[in-house]
Amino acid sequence: MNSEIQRRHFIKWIGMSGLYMTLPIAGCIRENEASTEVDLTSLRNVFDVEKLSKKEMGEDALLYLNDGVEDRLTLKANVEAYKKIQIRARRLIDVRNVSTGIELFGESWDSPLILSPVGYQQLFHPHGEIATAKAAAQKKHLMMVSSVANHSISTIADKTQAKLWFQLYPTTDRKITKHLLQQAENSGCKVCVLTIDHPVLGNREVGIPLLRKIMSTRKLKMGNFEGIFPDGIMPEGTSVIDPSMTWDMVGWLKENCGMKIILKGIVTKEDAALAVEYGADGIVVSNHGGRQLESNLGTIECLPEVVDEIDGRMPVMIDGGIRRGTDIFKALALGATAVCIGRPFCWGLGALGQQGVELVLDILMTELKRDMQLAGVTSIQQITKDYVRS
Ligand SMILES: Cc1cc2nc3c(=O)[nH]c(=O)nc-3n(C[C@H](O)[C@H](O)[C@H](O)COP(=O)(O)O)c2cc1C
Ligand SMILES: CC(C)CC(=O)C(=O)O
Repeated sequence: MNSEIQRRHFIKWIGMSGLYMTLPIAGCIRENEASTEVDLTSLRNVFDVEKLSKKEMGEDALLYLNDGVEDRLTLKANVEAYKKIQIRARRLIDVRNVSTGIELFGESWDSPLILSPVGYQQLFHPHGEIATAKAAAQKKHLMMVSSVANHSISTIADKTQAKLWFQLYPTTDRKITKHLLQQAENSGCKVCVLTIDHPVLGNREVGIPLLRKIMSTRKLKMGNFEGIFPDGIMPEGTSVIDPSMTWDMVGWLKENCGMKIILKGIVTKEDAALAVEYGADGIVVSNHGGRQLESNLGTIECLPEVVDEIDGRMPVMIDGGIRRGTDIFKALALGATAVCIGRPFCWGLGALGQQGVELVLDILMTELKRDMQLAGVTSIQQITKDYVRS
């Protein structure tokens, strides 16, 4: 696709996406999600889907999606760290029947793969979070809905069958925070994922100026805030980023909502211990996909110390850099209860809408299942640290 067509796609997508919130969705570039020109069998892995997303998405949206901070050291570490771990396979095991099911907070899930919270998904496709949630429901994966989603969690819950957890950026005004929590609970959400790696915005030299440009010229609506501010746009002086937040927030959340509280962004055993002390119910080992602090370890390198500290007292999830079934396998082997992906499902969304998200989920689950068979395990519970060497 040449750059002129790309530019037109971008403008059309932005125009139809609700960033201009009064414009109808009808007439968006892809009425039925799938591009007839794409042979789906040519998309063999998430990198093929990423390549397609580069053709289909506008340049600005791509930069926002794929951006990291400064010299991209954390971003690269997340991906590279998986390559330093090898799998130890066992032989002569009947692997005709493989189960990928797990349990989380007493509920059974068909898959250990979860969709991480990603904001502003209408930048990537006009149907945004609705397309993602439909795909998650269709393929039976849990989806975490961002505070800064373009569609509110209540709209997503109304329009789809997806199982949703709510990711909270608490905002600087606790009245607004309470409204967000109520909205999530009223939508049937049982878990609140508090993001704690975001006291200030990371130094995203490319993506954030672009986002600001888009926000200032097009009014980027945040669906969850529509119930508070008529057009979903926060007034000057209120921010989703609260640099004053401390560990007391866990107790405050417990007093102000009935949801379980998961902390997303823990990368050390010290903070894992504090998570227990302050009463959190779960952890996501995360560095925000390399979009916050530079020079972090890859998240998979942080996982063992967190898992050791937690010692089975709560679920420990992980995200950052997961691109293959073998990455999922390695994270599970090192003690993750479940794993989450961000950019890969957005590449699917940008490339092919709902169908693209489904494709990415299918690719990763097919890889995981085959990797389990090749390694000689038939259930997620059997994948222990004996199956990896780093
Ligand atoms: C475009 C984009 C937007 C994101 N928005 C949010 C967000 O609103 N809230 C949040 O907690 N994390 C957000 N994240 C971080 C993801 O939840 C996740 O931690 C990260 O993408 C995982 O790394 P991966 O992209 O390598 O899979 C965002 C990530 C991306 C790429
Ligand atoms: C800028 C934030 C509000 C959204 C986010 O978390 C991200 O872009 O990584």
